[in-house]
Parts: sequence; C-alpha cells; structure tokens
Amino acid sequence: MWRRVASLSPLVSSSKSRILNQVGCGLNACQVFTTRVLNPAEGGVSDRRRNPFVTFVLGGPGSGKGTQCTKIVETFGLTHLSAGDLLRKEISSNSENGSMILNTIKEGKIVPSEVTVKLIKKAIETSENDRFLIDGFPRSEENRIAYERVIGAEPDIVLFFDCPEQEMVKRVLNRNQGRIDDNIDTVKERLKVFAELNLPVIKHYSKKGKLYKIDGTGSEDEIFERVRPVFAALR
Ligand SMILES: Nc1ncnc2c1ncn2[C@@H]1O[C@H](COP(=O)(O)OP(=O)(O)OP(=O)(O)O)[C@@H](O)[C@H]1O
Ligand SMILES: Nc1ccn([C@@H]2O[C@H](COP(=O)(O)O)[C@@H](O)[C@H]2O)c(=O)n1
Ligand SMILES: [Mg+2]
Repeated sequence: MWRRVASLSPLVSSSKSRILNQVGCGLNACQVFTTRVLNPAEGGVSDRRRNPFVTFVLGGPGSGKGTQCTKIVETFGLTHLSAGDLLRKEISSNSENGSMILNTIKEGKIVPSEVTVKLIKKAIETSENDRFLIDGFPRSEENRIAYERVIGAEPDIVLFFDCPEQEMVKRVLNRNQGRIDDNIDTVKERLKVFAELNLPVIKHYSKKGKLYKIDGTGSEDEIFERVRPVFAALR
C-alpha cells in the first residue's frame, strides 16, 4: 500500500495561461492529505478494493492527461482508467446509453454523472490493482459529488495539467486518432465546458491541499519529469 501522507517541495509551474488566472487559488499546494470518507450506506467500492489509492488527472482537452498517464503507468505501475475511454467503450458495445453518450461527446458536453461513476466503480472493483489514475474525471462539481457519494471516498491526490488554450487546440486538431470530438467546433465547446464546470473542481481540490499543478507545456518527457517527484515521494 502506498503512503497516504507525504510532504513534497513545491512543484508549481510558472505558466501564465488564462486558466491559471481564472483559477487564481494559490495552487502551491504540495501536501497529500488523508481524507477518507467511507460511506457504508452507499456500499462504497467492494470489500476487496475498499480503500484504493486514487489520483484524479485533470486538465483541458489536449492538455496531455492521457499521454502522461501512460508514462506514470510505465514507471509507477498504477492502473489508468480514462473516463472518456470507458464512455467510448459503452458506445462501441451498443449499450443502452450508447447513443446518448455519442451525442453528448459530439457536442462536447458532459454525460450524466450516474452513468460515468457506475463505469468507474465497476472498473475499480474488477481490477486486481489498488492504485488508480482516473483520467478526465471529475469534469464537474456534479461528477465530483456523485463520485464521493457512490465510491464513499475522496481522491488521495489530484494532478492538473495546466496548458495554454492555443496549445491545447493545436494538439487536439493534430491528434489524428479518429476521435469524433477532435474538430474545431467541439473543441471550442469543450474549452467552454472546462472553464465553466471543471475549473471549480480544480479549485475545490486546491483548497483541500490535494492539488498538484503541473506545467503542461514543453516536451512529453519534460512534463513527465515534473510529474515524477509526485509519485516518487509516495513509494
Ligand atoms: N507535450 C506535448 N507536446 C506535444 N504534443 C503532445 C504533448 N503531450 C501530448 N501531446 C499530443 O497531444 C495530443 C493530445 O494529448 P492527450 O491525448 O494526452 O491529451 P488529453 O489531455 O488526454 O486530451 P483529451 O481530454 O482530449 O482526451 C495527442 O496527440 C498527444 O500525442
Ligand atoms: N467525466 C467525463 C469524462 C468525459 N466525458 C465525455 O467524454 C468526452 C471525451 O473525454 P476525454 O477525457 O477522453 O477527453 C468529453 O468531452 C465528454 O463529452 C464526460 O462526459 N464525463
Ligand atoms: Mg485523453
């Protein structure tokens, strides 16, 4: 089991993006706190995986969440759960929510929390691992509250990849992975949704001292060297 309390030196970036100004909430937080809110009435996660170590990975569209998660998995062995990937799997498996999810993703909006939280809960419960990166979740306060109620715990830490909008748009439009939402109209909407609904979540975790803000500019390797100390300190 990983340590849940650690003291780290500041890792805050010096990026001056618009997002940083909007958050404006003293993101120098570098301590990991132990706040477990188990809620037996809701069931929480199953007994076997009752107390997993959870990192939420946040950032705007194209900020590099998935790319950095892959590197964290390779180096530190956490299991990567991408909320977007779980939702896309639902579409391709023709589940009852498939067409609703498809339309929501096309529009750059947020799928109802009950759907996404259920998929995350199942993925945690069926995993052999007890350490998770939950990528692209929570996207809104509604997502966050639903997760904490259903899973019965807060995340241990939260990573936020801070990247200028112009760079995020460039990366998304060059991604070339056939994603239905990688077009300029959807990206514009996703940026709006990020600013309106996701920044409040980031602010919430900053206030709780759980946030690690990482400068998301530079090469993939340069960014990973900013991420590495966060997990190295927990081993
Ligand atoms: N540091 C980087 N410099 C240049 N390109 C990058 C960098 N990091 C990631 N990319 C590329 O940018 C694109 C978006 O990266 P990624 O998929 O990791 O972002 P994301 O935050 O997961 O986005 P989304 O929220 O849309 O899923 C990918 O094509 C990836 O290869
Ligand atoms: N918590 C979430 C996560 C994602 N979505 C929808 O999926 C789209 C793609 O997500 P990525 O993380 O892969 O970028 C996103 O724009 C949302 O439409 C969601 O609803 N809730
Ligand atoms: Mg992604």
